[in-house]
Amino acid sequence: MDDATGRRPAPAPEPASRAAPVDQPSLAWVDGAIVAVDQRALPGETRVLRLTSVDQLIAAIRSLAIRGAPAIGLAGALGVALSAYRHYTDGGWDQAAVRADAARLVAARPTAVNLAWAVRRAAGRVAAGPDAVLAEALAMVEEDAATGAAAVERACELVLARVGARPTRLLTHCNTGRLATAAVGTALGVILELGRRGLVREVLVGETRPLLQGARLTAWELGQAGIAYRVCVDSAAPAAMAQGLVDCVLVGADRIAANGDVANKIGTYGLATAAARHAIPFVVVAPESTWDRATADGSGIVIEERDPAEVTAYAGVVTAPPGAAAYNPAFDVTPAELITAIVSEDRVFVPGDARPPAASDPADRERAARPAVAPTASYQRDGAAT
Ligand SMILES: CSC[C@H]1O[C@H](OP(=O)(O)O)[C@H](O)[C@@H]1O
Repeated sequence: MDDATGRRPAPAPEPASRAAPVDQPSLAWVDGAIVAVDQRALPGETRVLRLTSVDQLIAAIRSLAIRGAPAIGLAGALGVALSAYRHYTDGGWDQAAVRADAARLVAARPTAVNLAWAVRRAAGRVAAGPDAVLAEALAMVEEDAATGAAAVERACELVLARVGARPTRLLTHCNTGRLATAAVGTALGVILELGRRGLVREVLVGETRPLLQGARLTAWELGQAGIAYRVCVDSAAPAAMAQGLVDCVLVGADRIAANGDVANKIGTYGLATAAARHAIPFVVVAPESTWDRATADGSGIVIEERDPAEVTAYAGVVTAPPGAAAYNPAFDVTPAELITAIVSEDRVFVPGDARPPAASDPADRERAARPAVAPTASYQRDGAAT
């Protein structure tokens, strides 16, 4: 995608990278740079990237080196701070350049509303200078950790109420743990907490084609926690439900429309359909910042289309015939009526029980003022959604 001036940006210089301890935070601000776990390298290698430019950060978000709706939001906010310090010199302060960088960060991945919300919140402090922008971004990192813990607690209560306080068989999709957030995770955070209480009999982990966030990342986090799990191909999940192997499905979200329709990793809609068929609770866990009340329902959510090569090859091995075309949406939309409950740090939203929660904070009011976005995004070969 060309930048704000219409020029195609020069490729970002490769960021520095180094090995890191297993419990390395997914994201941090260290000595004027963003230090992030490179999620593409897991589980084989725990490697961190040191990102010093907005271009490097955009490349990391688009390649899913940094991924997970809350995590990319926090990365975007820290990216505004990177830009602010870059454009703050003794000679003056180019706020317009920072705002242009913020717009490029928002466009890096279109579906997760957390990215747009967090970048806009950080950019709202630009006039106060780089230190204020960084302080706002770091405040969001702290808030994510606190809200994550509150949502996990609330969701544990709901799951135990639904399935009983006994060791439970859970199914989850993609990765929604500490790697995808600042600290606690969302759906996987719930699973890890239930595991700490001895209430997980087994977790079925959908591998999550094509980038295998489940098989690579969720399995890695569950293994570290000593929780029993099995990886399964995505298409085996409905059969597992039919076999009685699943008591509850727990997933995250990238954007929740005002009526409770949920955009999440591709494959989520099929899981919800199968769960409804087998009367299995289907629970979404996501922070309030994932709600987008400016978008009335799922038809207004932009679905990121990614490179077909992610489907026709893996890890450099071509699996489809040369030139094969592929359909590669990164997300799908699950209608609210298929969802048992959506749990955040503030509330449990049960579709059909009540009107969507009213916009309660400035971010919601700001979003409510924006027109809904186009319902789809088309894919360009350079990895940019248009
Ligand atoms: C708490 S992560 C939320 C959400 O983000 C993931 O998408 P991606 O791996 O493409 O960044 C996935 O949809 C998770 O459920």
